[in-house]
Amino acid sequence: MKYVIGIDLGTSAVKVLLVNQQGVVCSEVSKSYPLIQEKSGYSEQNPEEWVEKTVLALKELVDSFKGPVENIEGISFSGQMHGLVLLDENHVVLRNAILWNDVRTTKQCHEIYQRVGEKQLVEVAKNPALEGFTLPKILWVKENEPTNYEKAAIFLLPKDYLRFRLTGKMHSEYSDAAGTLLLNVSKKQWSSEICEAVGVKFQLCPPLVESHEFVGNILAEISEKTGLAENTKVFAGGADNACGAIGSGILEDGKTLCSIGTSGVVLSYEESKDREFEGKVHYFNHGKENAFYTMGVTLAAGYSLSWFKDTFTNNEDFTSMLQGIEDVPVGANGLLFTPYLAGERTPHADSLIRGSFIGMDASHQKIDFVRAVIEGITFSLNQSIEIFRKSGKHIDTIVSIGGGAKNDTWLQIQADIFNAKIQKLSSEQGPGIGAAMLAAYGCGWYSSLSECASEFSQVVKTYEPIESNVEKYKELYSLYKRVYKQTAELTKSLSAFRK
Ligand SMILES: Nc1ncnc2c1ncn2[C@@H]1O[C@H](COP(=O)(O)OP(=O)(O)O)[C@@H](O)[C@H]1O
Ligand SMILES: O=C(CO)[C@@H](O)[C@H](O)COP(=O)(O)O
Repeated sequence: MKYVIGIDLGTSAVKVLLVNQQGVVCSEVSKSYPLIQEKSGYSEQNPEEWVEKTVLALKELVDSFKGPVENIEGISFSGQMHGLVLLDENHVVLRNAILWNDVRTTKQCHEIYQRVGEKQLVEVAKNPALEGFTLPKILWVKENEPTNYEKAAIFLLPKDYLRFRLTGKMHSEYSDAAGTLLLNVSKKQWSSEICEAVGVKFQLCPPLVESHEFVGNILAEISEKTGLAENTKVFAGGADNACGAIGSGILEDGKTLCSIGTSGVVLSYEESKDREFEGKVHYFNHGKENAFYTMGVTLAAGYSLSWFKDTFTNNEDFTSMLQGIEDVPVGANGLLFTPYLAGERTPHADSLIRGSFIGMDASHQKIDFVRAVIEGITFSLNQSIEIFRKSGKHIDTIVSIGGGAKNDTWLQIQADIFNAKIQKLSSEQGPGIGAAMLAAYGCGWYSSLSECASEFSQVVKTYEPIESNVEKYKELYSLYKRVYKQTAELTKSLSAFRK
């Protein structure tokens, strides 16, 4: 039996999956790392930690593997998107990576609009200038850390840096490059026009390949540290949301995905590169060749729940903290939560908005707050679904993945708030499975990603919307939507008091 490894470089942890030729996850290892948050709105990680934790995870996986290690034929990657890793001419990292959920770059976003023009930007890069994307981060470094910018010879995205450290080869691929704002999304080329307009050195952009493309073998040093065979083939991989889509079989029109990791996304497959969403949702290249996807993003989805856990419980784990949420009625006994802990992207591109609990009552207990957080995250994701439905998409079934898909009650809440059937897969690790599928397809095990998906991606349970809950949630959702407007000015005024 042959195997492949999918490495998902997430925001909370790296997750490494060993998958066999029948698509069965034979083992998985996860190693977490922290966010570095020096100031409100800042979010960084040390790239060295990604490499160390991945090597440790691979070693653990290989140590427990019973069989000839040469049978592990290929590896591929899925990674948190948009993060900026700047390297000097000797390929040494110049500063911590600035991550997708870092919103310090509002000024740079305005500059991009001024210099490129909003219409031109959306025409070429297909997306608006959002704080989380890579280009505003490069401009922030240029303005605030000119020495680092001067020394910079190339930039890489998080999983591309990890792959470089495992292979010694430097590439980007289209699905992640699309999240930089520097890619001409339909032409699949770095945009020299955008680089010129904003004054970014074009040579900073790495060579581009397809997600399933073979890029090299692992380095001897990595083979020694992990126990993997030196001839293990490495394939480029994709952005975590593109890989989540591949791993969930979102490979044709009409398919929709909800992924609740640190962020939360609602994603829809697009065959065409010419649909008009006026920048309301993200429009990126898929990990499937010449396909696209659109998506709405809640910045602090799973992060809101982990923030609540870390702040208000005594080292509880998610399973025990969520115990009993099924007994709290719809609406958390009159408590509403908005998940704007780090600003928001969809539908309110606003880096200054912050979250709130509305309706706190002396009778509320911790479990009401937990349910309110989960409902608030799901209402926020429903705003992306609403945009898609208004654009004419028919959404009656949604595949749900990510850490949030581990909890049955939350999956039922998704069915009730989205008013759609929710499908749970055999593994909630969609991005890691997608990465493994890119390796399997790259190794030539299947003639297409769709053929591979029919083997690797199995629906194990479907949650049907419960009519009486759907009605109650419709009412609560319209209240939820009013909270943004009513708190935007207030929370903005508080920004002067933040760290
Ligand atoms: N047992 C659980 N039940 C519900 N949600 C969970 C559970 N375990 C983790 N989560 C949620 O999943 C999130 C992590 O999801 P994951 O997909 O691993 O994220 P990432 O890819 O960003 O590292 C956590 O922040 C938490 O909100
Ligand atoms: O910024 C985005 C998408 O545009 C995020 O979805 C990141 O890609 C991080 O993903 P997770 O770690 O939450 O999976």
